[in-house]
Amino acid sequence: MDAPLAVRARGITKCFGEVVALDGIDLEVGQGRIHGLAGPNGAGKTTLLGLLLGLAVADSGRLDILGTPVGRALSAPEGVAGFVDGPGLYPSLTARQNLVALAALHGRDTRTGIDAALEQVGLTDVADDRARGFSLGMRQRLGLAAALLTRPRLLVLDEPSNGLDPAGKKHVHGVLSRLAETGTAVVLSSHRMDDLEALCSDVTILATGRVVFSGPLGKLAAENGELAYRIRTSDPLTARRLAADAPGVVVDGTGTRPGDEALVVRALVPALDELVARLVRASVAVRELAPVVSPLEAAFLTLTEQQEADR
Ligand SMILES: Nc1ncnc2c1ncn2[C@@H]1O[C@H](COP(=O)(O)OP(=O)(O)OP(=O)(O)O)[C@@H](O)[C@H]1O
Repeated sequence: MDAPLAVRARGITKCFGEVVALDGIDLEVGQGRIHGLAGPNGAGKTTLLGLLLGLAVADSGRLDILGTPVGRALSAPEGVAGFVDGPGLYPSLTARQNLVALAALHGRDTRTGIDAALEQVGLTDVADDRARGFSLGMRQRLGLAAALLTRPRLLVLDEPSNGLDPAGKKHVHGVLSRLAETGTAVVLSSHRMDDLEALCSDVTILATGRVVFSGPLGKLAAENGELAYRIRTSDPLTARRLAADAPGVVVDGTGTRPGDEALVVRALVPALDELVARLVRASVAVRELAPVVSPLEAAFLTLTEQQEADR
């Protein structure tokens, strides 16, 4: 039998008084997947993550977590860990004491796993420092360590990269990727499209409580239509001439940085493929080819512009 989905949501709605925070959400997250939630402020990301963590219940719809229907009681479904709005920590306790206390809350043997969890998130050196003095990034890492202690099969994180420096981010991305490799599903929200693209296999974009896209990142690129691409070649003049003649390609200009001779073109993927073939046939080496704005960012911007226009 197939393993159950980590998350299966159908027609989930959630209102706060007059405000419709979630308006018929469908979501599927497979085990071992890292699934990103993106969307403008107020789109419903935190509300949805809260439902997965059992911090609130949906008004209607069906939510199955790790194959089990979620009931009406406010409690974290078995096998789920994480946090929204920052991890709940005891400021006067050290990092280690926080984990001991949190493990005790979960009825776990407090002696095992704590050092490993601290090590995993890179907090071993400050294990005996009080959480009060921790930066936002360190608190995020400690919250992640607390979640890891419970050995979750679904990890739910709201903006886990907030406050992390580039090294911290890389470290946390590594932890999440390794967890996913062992079968744990991760659902996280972020306003950073580059983070989502670096980390996630799938993404759901929400806008005003509705799903506007859900699926693999590659599918988003395919659905995105024409994007602007930056092409750096061994022969900028010839590349520009070939691009101007290529069907379905619009030359947008050149790079914006001083001395940058990269060509910027707007095209659908097949037209871009044909341009690359023409460049290669003309012995022009393609040294760099990347979207000026990533597919996720482009989809996100289109969506927010649409939302502004609808207001
Ligand atoms: N406890 C609450 N009481 C009243 N309204 C709420 C509550 N929680 C969320 N909302 C409203 O529900 C909508 C969705 O909010 P939510 O926090 O889920 O969005 P979000 O996508 O996480 O936003 P952000 O990116 O700003 O964190 C918003 O209009 C918000 O004002």
